[in-house]
This record gives sequence, structure tokens and C-alpha cells, in this order.
Amino acid sequence: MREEAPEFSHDGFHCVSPIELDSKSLGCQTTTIVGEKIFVVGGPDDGEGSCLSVRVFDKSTGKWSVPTILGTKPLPCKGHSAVLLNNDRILILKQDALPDDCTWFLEVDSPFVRDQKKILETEVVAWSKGVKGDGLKPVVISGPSGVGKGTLISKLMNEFPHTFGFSVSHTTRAPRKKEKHGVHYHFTDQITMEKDIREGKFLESAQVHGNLYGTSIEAVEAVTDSGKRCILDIDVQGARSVKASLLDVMSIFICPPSYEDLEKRLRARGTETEEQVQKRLRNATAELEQGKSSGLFDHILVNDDLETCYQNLKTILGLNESSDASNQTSMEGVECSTFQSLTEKNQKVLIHYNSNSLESKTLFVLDVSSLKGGAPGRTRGLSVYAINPFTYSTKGILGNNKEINC
Ligand SMILES: Nc1nc2c(ncn2[C@@H]2O[C@H](COP(=O)(O)OP(=O)(O)O)[C@@H](O)[C@H]2O)c(=O)[nH]1
Ligand SMILES: Nc1ncnc2c1ncn2[C@@H]1O[C@H](COP(=O)(O)OP(=O)(O)O)[C@@H](O)[C@H]1O
Repeated sequence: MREEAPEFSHDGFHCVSPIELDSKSLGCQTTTIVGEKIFVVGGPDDGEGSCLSVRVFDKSTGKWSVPTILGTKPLPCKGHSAVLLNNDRILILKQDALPDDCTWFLEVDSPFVRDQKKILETEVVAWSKGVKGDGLKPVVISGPSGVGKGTLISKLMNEFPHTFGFSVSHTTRAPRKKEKHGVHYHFTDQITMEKDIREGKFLESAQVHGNLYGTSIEAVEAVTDSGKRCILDIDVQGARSVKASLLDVMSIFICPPSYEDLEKRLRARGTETEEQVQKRLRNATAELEQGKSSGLFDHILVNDDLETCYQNLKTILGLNESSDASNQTSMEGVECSTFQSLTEKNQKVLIHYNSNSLESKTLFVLDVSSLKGGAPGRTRGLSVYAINPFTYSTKGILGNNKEINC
């Protein structure tokens, strides 16, 4: 599926049309046609591997463009193969990548990309890493200031360090004494943050207690890409925005046993001025009303006795004392170093190896019929299984297939 397109030129970088490229001498580049557009992934090899750059040729206007690219980008690789799925995303299989980093999706017309195109009024594509199995939904934890969200999250992360990762938000509020930049928050200023929000870098953002807070897409993807379940500590407005977004989450609202207890905890923490304490307590009334009544949250927990609340949280999250549910998302067993091309038919993608290695290798099929999630975040539901190349014929599995080579 290759088509003529004129010479691409952007910011002084020149590249011949996709049809003329010689992948051996110029590095790995794939072209994929989606309706009126041709998506070109990768470019001339600069000696450090292809950076999987993306360019788009619009057949209707005859113009090239470099789209806005959302999501965490894949690390460079020696080469890749590409195949279009569902007319809205391109499956990219990286060569010589670690097993849990070889399967990626470049969304070109998914619901998230369509939304972002409207907001940003430009060509948009989004990267999303593919993971085996259903993975686990990110967890949103909300509740009024001082209710104990941070305390509960710390306990969870200490007990299950390999399972959970914290989504580090951005905020314009000043750091507290023990808070570290990049660990508790990315501390930033209003102008920078507003610019980043306009550029589509944030999954959600809200004005809370007089400061701007927000979850960047990168913050969530950094956690999910490390194979951990993402925890977001965000306010009720943020929880509402996330629920309305395409990120599929589990949401939990934490209540205090009483308003008086909340006030006591907030004052005992001693991190806010009296004025800030008053503001947080005033806001707590509305937050509690919204949190409890709107059906916004999947679960509501009362944090009276800390240990009891923590055990209830663990039950909701499906944890028991001895299990650390990490590593559920690895793609172990998939050999990414020697494949040559992909063939797709009926939502199954066959990974072809070069003929020399075929005799000693097992073939793998990626079943993409039950994909879930996607940008922003990972694409879950990928199933991988091996087939014996000597007992199955390619045609038998896939019928008359189309093939896209690197
Ligand atoms: N919407 C949104 N709220 C956030 C985010 N990060 C933190 N918050 C919320 O902002 C509020 C104030 O947070 P913070 O200043 O750390 O105070 P604390 O909750 O009293 O520790 C809390 O309700 C947090 O859940 C974010 O990225 N987005
Ligand atoms: N169940 C509880 N009982 C008594 N104090 C608590 C409880 N949970 C948390 N705290 C205390 O309340 C204060 C506020 O908790 P924190 O986790 O900072 O709240 P949040 O993150 O929701 O603002 C902290 O000093 C914490 O030690």
C-alpha cells in the first residue's frame, strides 16, 4: 500500500517521497494510508536508530505536515513494521526492543485524536503503548484537603512499590517544606502551565483553593509505561474531567468521619496558614456534597480509623496481603529482534520472521480483536500467542492477506 507523494520539506529537513525510499540505506520508514492521508513513520537513520518521527501527506490538499504528537513517544529503535488497524490506529512493532516495549499504537483517527483535533485545530496523532492482557485501570483518589488521601496513598505505595506509581501533578502552589519537585508535584508557574494546557499536554486541570493544578498526559503515561498501576490524587473537578475523558479509571472518594475531624487533621498537619486552612475548610463542604451525591465515584470510603480505611481501600483494589500484582503487563515470550513484517487480517496480526530464522523460531500472532483503552494511556487487551510454523499455514490463519514491509 504505497503511493506517490511529493518531496517532504520541513524546517530544512528534506526527505524524498515514501515510494523512493530505500529502507536499507536511509533507515526504516513506513507509509500507511488512512483515507485521504498518508502517515509516514520514521526517517533516515542517523546512526542512533530511527526516532519514529511522524509526517502526514494530505492527498486532498497535496501538502505535507508535521502533526502535533501527543502521548509518551516510543524510544528510538533499529527499525519497525507498521500495519493499519480499524482505520484509526497504526500498529507499530519495534525491532530490537525490549519485550515490553515492542508493541505501540499510533492513533491517527481514534476518538481521543478526533477530540484533540477539534480542540487544537491542527493535525494530531497520539502514541499509546500496547500491553498484554487487560492491565489495571488507573485509580483516581479524591476528597477534601486533610482527609488523609496522601497518607493512604503513601501506605499503598510503601506496601506495594512495584504495583503502584504516583501520577505527579503540576501545580502553581508553592512547595511545602518536605515536598520535592518532580516527586510530590511539578511546581510551575501560571503562564507556563496555561500554555501547556492550551497545547493539549494535560489530561485535566482545575483551579483548586486558589491555585492551578493539573494532570499531564505524560504523568499518567510515565507510570503506566513503567508497568505500574497509576494513582491520581486529584480534586472533584479533576475527577469529573477524567471521567468525561477517554481514560478508563476506577474512582474512589475519601470522606472524613466528621467536619470537626477534618478541621482537626488539617490544623494538626500544620502545613497551611490560617487563611489557607479557612479556604480549604470552606471548599470542603461543597466537595463533600459533590463527592457523595453525584454518582461520580465508583466507591466512597470513610477515613475514620486509618488502618480500617486502608484495609477497605486494599479490598476495593483487589489486593490481598501476599500479592503484589506487578508485572501483569509484560510481553514476555515475544521475540522482537528478528521479525521482518506484519500481516493483518480479521483482527489478527501475524509476525513474520526472516527465512533464515524461521526453522528455529516460533511464529507469534497478536490478537487485536479486544483492544481497550488507548491514548491517553496504554492500549490494553492485546493477546499474544505462539503458533507452530510447520503445522499452520499463513493463508489458513489469515486468508488473503495484505502485507506492509519495513
Ligand atoms: N484537578 C486536580 N486536582 C489536583 C491535582 N493535584 C492535586 N490536586 C488536588 O488539589 C487539592 C489540593 O492539593 P494540595 O495543595 O496538595 O493539598 P492537600 O490535598 O491538602 O494535601 C487536593 O484536593 C488534591 O487532590 C491535579 O493534578 N488536578
Ligand atoms: N484516619 C486518620 N485519623 C487521624 N489522622 C489522620 C487519618 N488519616 C490521615 N490523618 C492525618 O491527617 C493529616 C492530613 O492527612 P493527608 O494525608 O495529608 O490529607 P490529604 O492528602 O487528603 O490532604 C495528616 O497529618 C495525617 O497524618
